[in-house]
Amino acid sequence: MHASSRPAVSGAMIFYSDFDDYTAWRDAMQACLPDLRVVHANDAHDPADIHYALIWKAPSGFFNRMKNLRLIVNLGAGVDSIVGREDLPAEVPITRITDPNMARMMAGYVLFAALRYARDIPYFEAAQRRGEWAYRHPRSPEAVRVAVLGLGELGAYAARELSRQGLNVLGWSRSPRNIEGIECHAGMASLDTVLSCADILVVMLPLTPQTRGLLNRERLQRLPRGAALINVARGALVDQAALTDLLRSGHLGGATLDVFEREPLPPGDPLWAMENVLITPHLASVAIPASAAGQIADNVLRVSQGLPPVNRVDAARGY
Ligand SMILES: O=CC(=O)O
Repeated sequence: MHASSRPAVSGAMIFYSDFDDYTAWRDAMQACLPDLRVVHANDAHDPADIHYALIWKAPSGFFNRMKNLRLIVNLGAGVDSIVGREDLPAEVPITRITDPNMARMMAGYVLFAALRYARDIPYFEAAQRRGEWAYRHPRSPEAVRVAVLGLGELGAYAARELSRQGLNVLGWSRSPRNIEGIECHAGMASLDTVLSCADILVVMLPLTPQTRGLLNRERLQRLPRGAALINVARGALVDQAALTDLLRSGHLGGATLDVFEREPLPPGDPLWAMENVLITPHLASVAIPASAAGQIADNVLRVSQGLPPVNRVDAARGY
């Protein structure tokens, strides 16, 4: 089914996000479904009229009185902030965005961060601050081992892009994956081995009860001395205090962090002042209205015709 067939859509869509642009999403949705009414959660509306929710981190109790809700769309790739909620209406399907453009945006960030380490750019940045012409012979890309933890849509895309650069890429995931050009490992038994050979570790796992705190002190210590860590997934996957200690002691050479245990990262957190840490405010990849609205519109049409939506989240599995 495609949105352009435009059967009538019942009810309205409610929008909530502190980070995404409401008018851009409303316009993108209405470009696909001109008869869809879209309301911002802060604007006057009748909860019984809401059939679809397009949300990112909506406050608790958000769904109260939405008796006719049929679809919840998580405005992002990671669903950890929604699947564990206790105020979710039973039976209402939750979907997430799986958008190649979002995967490409994420891969761009990961490539930038990994190549920055592979090409020793932090070393040259520091030398420049000292006004020093500090020649260091470049390593060949295949001499640099990059381990990508998490080979879902975003992780697999990033792993392929890293491999296209000639880097020596290993992948690790919970269940076995097969990706051309990538040495794929699966299951807890192989995690330590993967960690122990990673010059650069890229964290792209979903946050679930199984993965929370996965990169604890002991596992971080398995990384070779001087390794760099890139976390574009969720802060709670990594023991941040241990990470900070290991960056301070020099066991870890550097970190590029887009996500943190607490966001925003509190002022005064030691990570802010560390020369070997690059911090960005959780934006490695964001949902893009023009490219994701079509799949959301298709799901709106599907559920309004009694069909199951695609890209449904498995709440029990957590992603
Ligand atoms: O963190 C962002 C997302 O999950 O989309």
